[in-house]
Amino acid sequence: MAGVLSSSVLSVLEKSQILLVGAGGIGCEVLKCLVQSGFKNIEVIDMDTIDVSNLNRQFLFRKEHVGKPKSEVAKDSILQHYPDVFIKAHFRSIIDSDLGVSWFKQFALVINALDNVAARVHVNRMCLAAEIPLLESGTHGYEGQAELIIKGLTKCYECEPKEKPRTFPSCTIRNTPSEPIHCIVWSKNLFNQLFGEEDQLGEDSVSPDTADPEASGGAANAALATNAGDGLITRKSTREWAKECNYDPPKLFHKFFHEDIQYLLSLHDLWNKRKPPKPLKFEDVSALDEQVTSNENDICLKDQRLWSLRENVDVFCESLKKLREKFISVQDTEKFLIWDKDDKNAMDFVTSCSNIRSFIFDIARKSRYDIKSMAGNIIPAIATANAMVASLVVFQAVNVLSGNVKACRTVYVRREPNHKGEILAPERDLLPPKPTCFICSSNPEVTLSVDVKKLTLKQFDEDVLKKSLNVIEPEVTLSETSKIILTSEDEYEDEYLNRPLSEFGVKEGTLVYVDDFLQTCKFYIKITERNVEGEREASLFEVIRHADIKATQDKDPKEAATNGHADGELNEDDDVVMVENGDDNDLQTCRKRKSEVIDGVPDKKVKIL
Ligand SMILES: Nc1ncnc2c1ncn2[C@@H]1O[C@H](COP(=O)(O)OP(=O)(O)OP(=O)(O)O)[C@@H](O)[C@H]1O
Ligand SMILES: [Zn+2]
Repeated sequence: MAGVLSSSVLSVLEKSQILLVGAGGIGCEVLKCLVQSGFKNIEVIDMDTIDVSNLNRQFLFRKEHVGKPKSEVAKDSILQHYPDVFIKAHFRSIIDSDLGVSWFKQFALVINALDNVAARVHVNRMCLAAEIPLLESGTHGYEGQAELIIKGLTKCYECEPKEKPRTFPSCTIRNTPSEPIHCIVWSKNLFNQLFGEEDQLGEDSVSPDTADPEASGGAANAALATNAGDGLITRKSTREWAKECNYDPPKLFHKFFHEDIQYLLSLHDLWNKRKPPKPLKFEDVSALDEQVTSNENDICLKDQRLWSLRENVDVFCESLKKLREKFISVQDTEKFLIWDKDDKNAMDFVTSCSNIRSFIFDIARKSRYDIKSMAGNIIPAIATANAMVASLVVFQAVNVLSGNVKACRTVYVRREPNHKGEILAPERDLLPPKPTCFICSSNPEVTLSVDVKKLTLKQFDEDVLKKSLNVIEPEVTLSETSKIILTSEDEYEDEYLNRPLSEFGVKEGTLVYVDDFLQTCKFYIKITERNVEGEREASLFEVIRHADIKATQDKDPKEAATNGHADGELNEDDDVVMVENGDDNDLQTCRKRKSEVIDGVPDKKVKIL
């Protein structure tokens, strides 16, 4: 960089201590660019080891490194080429509680090259508390972005609401699928129902939903009564029943693709405005089989072409047998199987079940390749997008440390040029903090709409504070009485934790003060009461961040067009990024029903914007 950067800037870069969080796709690129730009004092932290699937783009890693810590191998690879650089590697999580604000304060700048919201949120709060500039980066397929976060000067990572993962009403999945993804979600549920961790899904997550509000007027119960005698609707657990019939493929086929569909047909109201499904008999498959004729299919790999009905049924039988064997073999150890898109049999099972269900509901069938990416929620990681974002980040790092913060901008990497012909589209200015942000504003507050008679202190701690608000070590005080009802330092009896909030005096209008010691983040939660009588547990509470409300009101539609940023929002989890709308009809009629998240335990692999 000598000759490009002045010697005074170079000397600043040399002395500045940088923290790089994440040594994956973007992190490897950032580390290389930092060193090549003249940075000489870097700490890199990553909690993961190298996987074979990282090798195609995480170029600091080779086959022989598989299984070794990313941070350490990244350091060693760089040192081979640049021995005079000082790099310290940490093989651990950035969320570890001994890495407090004072630890962060030793750095001149932090760079995030992460792949999940929880870690990003944490580093955001730590950098705000330590008053250190943070460069946040992310890619999502061919797109990406790099942005600078400085307390009081720019938006923080949490100023904008995160996009929620795409969910589907349970009755759409169980009763009235209309898109391939509905059948894919159903098939993954079926896998879990048969082989997964018990109680992960409520029983019947794949069976017809008798409480579907659309099948009104007691039609469902009437149908249930009519069919019960035939044994069509079993009240036994699906797993128990499948075990009893030794996972016999024709028997399972008959239940899921004939009996259950016949039952659905008997819910006449469901089919007033929809095409009814056609129950399928195992023995009829060969007669119904169709040749897949398109030329395109002839030349494709088996993964990429559409399978005929017969092929799907054969794969169903074969994968079911293999999964049964594997399931039996793990009974003494793990006891259940975990769905994994990279497991051949699990993926074959989901592909075939999904296509058979699609055939029954007259929905377009998909190739195994397409189903894999939809079921795994995969957006491929693109090495060039990572490289572009990494170089933008390091460019901004140089600007920040050389005192040229005003030259920094959030820059979006676009797949197509925008109307100005830009692939790299910068914002016009640094984006100022949002006054409504519950993290970086001067009046940090969120609203919690909650059934205080039902939500227990334990649920408040785990679901509201830790899962929804990403707090790590909270102390909770009721403002009115200054009574501390929870601290992370104390151990509590279950009897105490299982009491509903109302028993602690929480009611409409209560202001709850939350102080997180690790993140040194403090905010108020304003309680508004909701009564969830008759509703499911999932809706015991709703967190309303002021930013959520404002963002939907304020959103400048031109912003996305100018920047080409997919939607200007961030995903709840990198791994779940489908954002299309569901079937409006179903959403309305099923509004009160439980929703199915695409995948309860998100698969890996998707980057964030
Ligand atoms: N809390 C955390 N502390 C430290 N490192 C983290 C933390 N969370 C995520 N990371 C690291 O951030 C990196 C993100 O890199 P990347 O997005 O390329 O993911 P990956 O797991 O390497 O690749 P892929 O998900 O595409 O298989 C990963 O190496 C991951 O281990
Ligand atoms: Zn903010």
